[in-house]
Amino acid sequence: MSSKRCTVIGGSGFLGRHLVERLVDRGYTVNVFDIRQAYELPGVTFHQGDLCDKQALLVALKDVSIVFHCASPAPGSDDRALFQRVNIDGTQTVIQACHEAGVQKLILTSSASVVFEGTDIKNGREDLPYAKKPIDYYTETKIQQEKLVLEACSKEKGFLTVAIRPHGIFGPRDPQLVPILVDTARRGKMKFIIGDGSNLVDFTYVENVVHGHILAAEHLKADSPLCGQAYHITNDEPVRFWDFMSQILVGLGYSAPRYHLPYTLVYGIALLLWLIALVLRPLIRIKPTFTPMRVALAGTHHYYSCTRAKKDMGYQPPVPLQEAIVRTVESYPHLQKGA
Ligand SMILES: NC(=O)C1=CN([C@@H]2O[C@H](COP(=O)(O)OP(=O)(O)OC[C@H]3O[C@@H](n4cnc5c(N)ncnc54)[C@H](OP(=O)(O)O)[C@@H]3O)[C@@H](O)[C@H]2O)C=CC1
Ligand SMILES: CC(C)=CCC[C@@H](C)[C@H]1CC[C@H]2C3=C(CC[C@]12C)[C@@]1(C)CCC(=O)C[C@@H]1CC3
Repeated sequence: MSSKRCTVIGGSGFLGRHLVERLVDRGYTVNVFDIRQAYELPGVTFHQGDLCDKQALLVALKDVSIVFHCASPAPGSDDRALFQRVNIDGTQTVIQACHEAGVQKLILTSSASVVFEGTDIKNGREDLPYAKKPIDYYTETKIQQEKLVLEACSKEKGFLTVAIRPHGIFGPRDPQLVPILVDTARRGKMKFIIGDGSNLVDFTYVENVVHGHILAAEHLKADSPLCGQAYHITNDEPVRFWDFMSQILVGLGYSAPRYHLPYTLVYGIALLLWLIALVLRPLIRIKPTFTPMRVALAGTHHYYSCTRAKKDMGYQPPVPLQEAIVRTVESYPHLQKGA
């Protein structure tokens, strides 16, 4: 079996598609397994299906040595059952299918948020404990998912696993960060800075995240330190959350936020709105812009050390932050003010 045959589960998504494109450039033969087919690419075979369906997965894993698992429901969803079914039960199914198909390596896209509880993290390393009170269902199930994948690593069985923990992925075609930001600005709600605006955060350019995944796949061997480990992959250039947001906004022709609001006040309001939405859910579905999770992300420090990835797999982010911001802004001409 060729070591360059792989399947990308979630390969139609934002990160997955960038990963597929890079793998093809590097001479890999790529299968995509996804619930939807979003594009066509020469040399890539698409398999449409739900990752909870083992029989469908087995077809996409035939004769493959590496599996990248980067499928997940969108973090903004509040559907607990969906997160449980896809991130936990589905990941168990992925592991079983890998065993049955004779796959040798599984690279999971986890998230640095598995250790985030809504309070400051400065230069956090991978040995921080998992969040005891995960901030939402997404994080809760990403923790369980990561544990399942790392515990499945077995040199004896010839099945090696590793988890990549990116943070704040952004770049061309991202359906979350820039579109949410622009939508908020267009509704006139991007006027306020939560807290004093000095909180540092990692935002990671999508190509750097892809680079981390491919390095992990290529360095994952029975005698390497990567087996069963998690790795932070970031741009390694923490930036003030509000400076980053302002640069994107100004680049697209919108005004940067100027007025400060106290963090505890905004967090309290977000919590109240979340509770009201929960109580009213049987009658009406409300999706507030200011969720407690978003306020915590916008108002605390959360940046992570990638020393372990540098040491074990020679990781260095290929695209620096400023260059990444320019490329991202240029990729959204349709979101420019007045477009
Ligand atoms: N974006 C970010 O900032 C970060 C992302 N991550 C992780 O990176 C990974 C990729 O994220 P991202 O690219 O942003 O997400 P996307 O939503 O863009 O991509 C995920 C893909 O998986 C598909 N999918 C969802 N459920 C299933 C299923 N049951 N079976 C098969 N395919 C399915 C989605 O389809 P559909 O769109 O139809 O649901 C989508 O095509 C995720 O695991 C996420 O947790 C980690 C840290 C930060
Ligand atoms: C670093 C990291 C994990 C980023 C993830 C991306 C999203 C969570 C952000 C993308 C746009 C952001 C945003 C807000 C919070 C965080 C995001 C959703 C606000 C809701 C924060 C409060 C505001 O004043 C409006 C912001 C709109 C954009």
